[in-house]
Amino acid sequence: MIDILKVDNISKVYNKKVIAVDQVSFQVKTGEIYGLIGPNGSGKTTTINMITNFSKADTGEITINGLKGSSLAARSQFGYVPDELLIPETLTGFEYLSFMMKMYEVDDDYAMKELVKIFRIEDAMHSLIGGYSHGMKKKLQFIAAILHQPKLLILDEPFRGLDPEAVIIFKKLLGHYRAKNTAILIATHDLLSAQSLCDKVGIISKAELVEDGKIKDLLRKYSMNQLEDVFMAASGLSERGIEIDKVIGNL
Ligand SMILES: Nc1ncnc2c1ncn2[C@@H]1O[C@H](COP(=O)(O)OP(=O)(O)OP(=O)(O)O)[C@@H](O)[C@H]1O
Repeated sequence: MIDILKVDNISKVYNKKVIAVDQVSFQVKTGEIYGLIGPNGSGKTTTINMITNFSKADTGEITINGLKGSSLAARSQFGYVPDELLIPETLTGFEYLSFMMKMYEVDDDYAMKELVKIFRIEDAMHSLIGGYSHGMKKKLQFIAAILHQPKLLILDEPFRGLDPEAVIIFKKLLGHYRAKNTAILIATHDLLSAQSLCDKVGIISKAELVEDGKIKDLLRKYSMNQLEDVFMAASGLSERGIEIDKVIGNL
């Protein structure tokens, strides 16, 4: 297994005062699903934005499949499904996917046609994206992200807004692409899914990566059975959890 994504000591400060990401380093290898988990505002999306080059890191280096993260060549190495779905609402789903195929120079439309059917959005393919639900847009963006068979797949909150069948299909597809040696990075608050799906997790708390490792090793380290409990302990939230239980008990 080789490192497809290498994140080395990246930092980001907003407006010279908000430290959003502080010297974060981790790697995602071929055939590995890496979950980036952390409380609201801990720095997950900022980290992903630096990897996808939407935002420039103040310090550190990012390498994607051996290429400098900020290079144009690195862009074709990954597929990205953001949480905030920024897709052109004035195109139809078919026009959007056809455009993405042209952009990535993909000639074979088999995957596009079959995934549209699997996700049950074929009836909407000739309607404007502006009329799609959040889940339909996410399905469309997922298809667009994997059309060119990227080495690295990056998903920010992939399961949010999806119906249960779509979540099951997403997970199957992620397992399929992992088996085909794709490196997969997921940022999620869904810790049950992260525990069942990911090989490794990074726990980010207050801009710092406080844990990074295989889930089974982290469960052993904290003597816990659930990733949720490791997350609470590593993020320094366990005591607060006890306080919250007390408050709820008194309601
Ligand atoms: N464009 C911005 N300008 C100023 N501050 C920002 C900006 N984007 C994010 N931040 C701040 O950076 C910190 C990290 O935010 P980020 O969105 O990366 O967190 P997150 O872990 O993705 O949160 P969530 O789980 O709520 O999506 C927060 O304090 C946030 O307020």
